[in-house]
Amino acid sequence: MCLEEKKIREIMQSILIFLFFFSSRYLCKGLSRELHANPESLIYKNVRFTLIYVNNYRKNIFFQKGCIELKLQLAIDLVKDISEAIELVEEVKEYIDVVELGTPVINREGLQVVKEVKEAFPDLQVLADEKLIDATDFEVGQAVDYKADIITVLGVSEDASIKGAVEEAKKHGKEILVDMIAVRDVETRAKELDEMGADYICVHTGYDLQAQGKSPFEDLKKVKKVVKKSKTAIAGGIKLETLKDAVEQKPDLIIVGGGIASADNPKEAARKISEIIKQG
Ligand SMILES: O=C(CO)[C@H](O)[C@H](O)COP(=O)(O)O
Repeated sequence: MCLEEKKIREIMQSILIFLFFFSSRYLCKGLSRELHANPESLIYKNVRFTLIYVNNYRKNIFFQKGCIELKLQLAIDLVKDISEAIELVEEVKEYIDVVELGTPVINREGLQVVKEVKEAFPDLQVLADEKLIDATDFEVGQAVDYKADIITVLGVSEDASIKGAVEEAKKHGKEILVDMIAVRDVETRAKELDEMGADYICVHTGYDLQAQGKSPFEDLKKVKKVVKKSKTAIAGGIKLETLKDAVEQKPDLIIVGGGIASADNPKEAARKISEIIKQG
């Protein structure tokens, strides 16, 4: 096949694939809740197909197939010390994928709590919810020294801080979750964070806005519409009763704090939540 023919073939393939992605966006609305798509990425029955860019050109191979595993993260915020945190994880460990050491716990106990929980549960991923905003490369390095697998940085941070955190985490094979708490224009910022290489973009309604009756579900829709590479996460008052609203949108990570930790029976709450999440 001559060079011109090859080029024409590539262009035709690109057009076809673009049309497929473009139309799937509309199809998914009408046909099935199981199909979620945007022009670059399509999710069908927990399998993600991603349009691959090489040097900004769509190439011959258009799809990369990868299974999406919806993960459950337990946020530990209100325990009184490290041993209480470890007891709680022990109770629910079979139902969770990630343990979050929440900001209040880290503020009181320091990064030592991250290290002790990781040592006690080496098979779980451990997230340090430090909500970093400055000197992020240094801070991420420190958290990695204390065995954190994922570190949180605020979405309202300067771009330089986001990039510094992402770069430092990558050096160590760790991940950055960007917390969108207090971000006003979620859609625009999510697009930027996606381009800057954030591993997770997490929509989050904090305690102060939860108290005003707000929830993070609408923000997740906005973020899912624009992200191409980053994984998505959701946090903020998610409980058994509201879990469905999160699961339906197929984020990569669902974060539950009080919905498990403050339940009458945390183990049973974690079991039921995990069951619904695994069913997708
Ligand atoms: O980061 C947090 C608060 O800033 C919490 O960890 C997060 O909101 C999850 O907890 P909950 O499910 O109880 O809202």
